[in-house]
Amino acid sequence: MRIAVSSDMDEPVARFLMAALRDRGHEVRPHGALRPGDDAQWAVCSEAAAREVADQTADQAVVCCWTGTGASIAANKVPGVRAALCTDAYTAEGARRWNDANVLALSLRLTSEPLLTEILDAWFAGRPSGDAEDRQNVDRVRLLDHAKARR
Ligand SMILES: O=C(CO)[C@H](O)[C@H](O)COP(=O)(O)O
Repeated sequence: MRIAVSSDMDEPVARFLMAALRDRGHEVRPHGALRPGDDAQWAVCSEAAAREVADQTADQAVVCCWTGTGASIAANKVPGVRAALCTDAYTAEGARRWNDANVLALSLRLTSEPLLTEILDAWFAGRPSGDAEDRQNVDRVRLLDHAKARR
């Protein structure tokens, strides 16, 4: 898969993330502090990575900041993006299964390399549920992308 990766800080765990994705055979598209000369403000680089998903130049994105909150907030402002802040493997698998999340948001502060490996295993193992109620919920979230235009 093509995976956009952003971080506002050039932290070892962000570098580990990119290496782990490449080891899994993914094409990594770096943003922010992970790309020389790029704007590394969390609001800017998280949006840029999320926009790659919306524009289909990437299949998924992983957005990182110290807490993970700013990155997830910014990514979720991009229509078509469902970013999930995941601090454990169960949440990551559930975000794919129940939320059809297409952007993984991570806290650089909380995510150790072993934990990140578990989170990535779960994220990539997760598949959107075929359950009707789950689909309705995701469809309802998709409608929110256009809510302002309808008001
Ligand atoms: O977690 C974050 C946003 O949610 C940022 O990574 C954090 O605010 C960065 O702080 P600074 O720019 O002072 O290094």
